[in-house]
Amino acid sequence: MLGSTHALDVRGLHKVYDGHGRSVEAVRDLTFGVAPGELVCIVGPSGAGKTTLLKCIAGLLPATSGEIIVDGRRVTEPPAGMAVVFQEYGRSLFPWLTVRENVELPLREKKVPKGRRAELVDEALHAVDLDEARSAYPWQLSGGMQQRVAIARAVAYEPRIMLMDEPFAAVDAQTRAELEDLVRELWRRLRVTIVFVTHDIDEAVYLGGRVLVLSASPTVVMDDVKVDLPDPRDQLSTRSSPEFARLRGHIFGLVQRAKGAR
Ligand SMILES: Nc1ncnc2c1ncn2[C@@H]1O[C@H](COP(=O)(O)OP(=O)(O)OP(=O)(O)O)[C@@H](O)[C@H]1O
Repeated sequence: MLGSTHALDVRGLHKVYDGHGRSVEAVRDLTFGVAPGELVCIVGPSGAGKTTLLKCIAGLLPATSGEIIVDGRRVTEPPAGMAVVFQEYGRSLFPWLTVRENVELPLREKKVPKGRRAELVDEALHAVDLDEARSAYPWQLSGGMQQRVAIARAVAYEPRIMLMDEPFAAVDAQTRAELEDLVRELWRRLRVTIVFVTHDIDEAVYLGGRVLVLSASPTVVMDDVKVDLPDPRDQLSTRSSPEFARLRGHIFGLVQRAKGAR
């Protein structure tokens, strides 16, 4: 175990993609920590390396240099207590498995006993309001419902840390607002640490307790913005508060500067 009070530590992360005679420095030098139970959003211009960062944290991609520590252990493979939700719910769910089977699959791999598996699946589907859809196949559901299945699958796994990579980019605005509130509610209830990547500055401010703003590639942390908006948050009153407007203005300015510097 490496000494840290953080659930996640990214230390001097540097990532260069090499291949086909081409070398791309995606991440120059990222250092930040996330405390247990924090909900941290990450924004930055397109191509800033947000997905690269999440893949390194998830142990799916090796760092060129620097290190990532999750729960006191250096990441060299996918960490045990981690779940990931990607944007492409269509591709992350298995079409030949029912909703219930999709949610259950990682629990089988985790060797959770059958009775407990059924409990966890039921609880997770209930939490995302999909009790009725348990026997359906993913392709029979709307995009928003499929993304709720992906969230249920992550939640059922009882992760200590959840990574979310633009999970709502492909759903309509109304569904997106509902899913944002669902994530806040699950986060408050389960006390899970969440790292949430989004293009959407308003979404980052609405969801996060902190927003990390990344520069354009090669990437560094431009700013680490504390979001002191009261809890519980509400789509109408929170988003129309002066503090919300101030934060989004500040972060918008930073992202514009990052784009300009590219
Ligand atoms: N497999 C790869 N091989 C080579 N270069 C890559 C690879 N994956 C990403 N890159 C490059 O690394 C940089 C960062 O990409 P990444 O997808 O991490 O950014 P992002 O911030 O998630 O982008 P977006 O916001 O558009 O989704 C980009 O310049 C991209 O072209």
